[in-house]
Amino acid sequence: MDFPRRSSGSRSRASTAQDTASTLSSSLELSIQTRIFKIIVIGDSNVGKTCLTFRFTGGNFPDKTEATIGVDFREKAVEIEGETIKVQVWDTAGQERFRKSMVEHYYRNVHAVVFVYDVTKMASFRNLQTWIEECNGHRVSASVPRVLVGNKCDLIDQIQVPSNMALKFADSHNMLLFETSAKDPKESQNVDSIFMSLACRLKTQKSLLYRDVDREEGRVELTQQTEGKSNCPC
Ligand SMILES: Nc1nc2c(ncn2[C@@H]2O[C@H](COP(=O)(O)OP(=O)(O)OP(=O)(O)O)[C@@H](O)[C@H]2O)c(=O)[nH]1
Repeated sequence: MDFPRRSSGSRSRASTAQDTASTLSSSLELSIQTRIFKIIVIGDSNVGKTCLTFRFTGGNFPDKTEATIGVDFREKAVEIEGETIKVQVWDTAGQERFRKSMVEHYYRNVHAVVFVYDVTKMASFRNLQTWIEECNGHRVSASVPRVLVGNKCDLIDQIQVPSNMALKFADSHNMLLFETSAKDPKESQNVDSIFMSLACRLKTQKSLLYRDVDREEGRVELTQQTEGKSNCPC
């Protein structure tokens, strides 16, 4: 008489274990699907940070922009080697008065940094050193990839920053240089390459899994993957 009950109990335990395994497996899949790379875009006011992030995430150039206050987030899901990754772009304020209270948040858990200058404004190029120092001052690890972007290349007859000078600076800081234009639709692919090159690098090198619990504060590190051979298209 007891046997069927034990048997029934045992089936129930097995099924609970199966349910748990399947829940764990689907939440792990969910975590992998929602892996997020946080990329911050830094530089002087008016260099085109907002326009570059619009071009990458929305594929267009905004008719009108206003000075960013604090931070604006834009996200784009990209597929790399069969994995869907959310590239979360933090468009930061260039004006000191609009960034003061936010700076700590910009750099927290950052995965990659994009430094932007305006090729028609030498001052924005000279100020890069200050932006790099700010970044270093916020304990951003040297292993966090950084790239340099010279924007507004469509204004050909107003260029003040020669390519060789920018290249030398990029090399000395171990950064790739992209010279581009958020405005020129023909440059759209080049703008995409800025963020895609970082996403590819992060996917193969950083290899941390995050759960999309709380975008800003509550990132939960789940596990670490081993580095594999990349066949990343970038
Ligand atoms: N010609 C040209 N103008 C651009 C380009 N990118 C941005 N602009 C213009 O430059 C101005 C500033 O662009 P934003 O993207 O708002 O600059 P920002 O760096 O985000 O400025 P803050 O929010 O103050 O830090 C706007 O008038 C844009 O239309 C570009 O590639 N070419």
